[in-house]
Amino acid sequence: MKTLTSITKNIVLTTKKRVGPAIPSVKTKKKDVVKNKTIQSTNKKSISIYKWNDLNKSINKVYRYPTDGEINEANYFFNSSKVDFAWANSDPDKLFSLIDRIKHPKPEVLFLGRSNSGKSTLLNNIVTNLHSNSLDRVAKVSKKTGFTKTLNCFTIGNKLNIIDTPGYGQNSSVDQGDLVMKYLKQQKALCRVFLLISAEKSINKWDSSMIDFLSTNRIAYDLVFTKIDKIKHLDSFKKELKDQRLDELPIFPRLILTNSETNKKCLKRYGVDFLRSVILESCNLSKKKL
Ligand SMILES: Nc1nc2c(ncn2[C@@H]2O[C@H](COP(=O)(O)OP(=O)(O)OP(=O)(O)O)[C@@H](O)[C@H]2O)c(=O)[nH]1
Ligand SMILES: [Mg+2]
Repeated sequence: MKTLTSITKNIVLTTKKRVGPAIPSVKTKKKDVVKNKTIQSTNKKSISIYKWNDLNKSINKVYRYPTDGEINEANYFFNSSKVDFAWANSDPDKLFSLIDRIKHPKPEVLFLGRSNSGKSTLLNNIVTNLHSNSLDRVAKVSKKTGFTKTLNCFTIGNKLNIIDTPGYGQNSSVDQGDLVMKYLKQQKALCRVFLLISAEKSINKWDSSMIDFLSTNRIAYDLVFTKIDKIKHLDSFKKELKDQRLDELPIFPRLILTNSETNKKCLKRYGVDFLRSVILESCNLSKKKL
């Protein structure tokens, strides 16, 4: 596997048809605790949640873990908040004139990542009540790589925005890439970017150049590993993480491990409460302000 430092830094971020931080493991209210002791997965051998929790703790040592109260607060907010579709846009001129007209913009976080890394699915998992039997499908999801074509903004509880973006890499376009880059540079209300990496695929040159872009432009970001249900061997995953030498990055991001509920085969969400809590913290929405 290539290390981040070994990958050239001046990769153009927008090409046609390219080929290709901290908190769970804390106790939550009994009703919010995932019932199964393993992450139900596409693998025959599931890795226990306790092992994932241990890994989460050990890779996020530089960050303070949220307290039970913070986790409960985040779960309460996302479980009870209404989700409103705010806008979808693929035209930078129209988008920025729309944004400029908003007098009091809401704090925002944005999901970024390669096509098919699970951005839209994770957004749905974040906004779906933990006690719900079915997933809210506010963002459209597909097996087809490069499915989301526009920037899509969702307002949660009238307090904060989550932006879903078109993926970069396979089946992406120059225009989509330009739009996302412009947005990242210009949106002042943007509080944090979550860069999604499919855990089974690990970081590639495009992710790496994106990390570079975020660092260079001083945009706060964390890395979110998705699809951990696809990991068969925890030790090899740990080794791969270590080999990436993420600790050599100028600012060490949180590494958030997640698993989304997608269908009947993959029923359990993991890391959602952690991510929810980081989203609230990033948007500076403390208890008093909610
Ligand atoms: N097993 C598993 N599959 C997942 C998970 N998250 C997403 N998927 C699947 O991955 C595929 C892509 O998911 P999307 O959410 O559409 O990915 P995306 O990043 O929004 O993709 P683009 O819109 O193309 O950029 C879908 O088939 C999802 O069901 C996960 O945690 N585990
Ligand atoms: Mg999508």
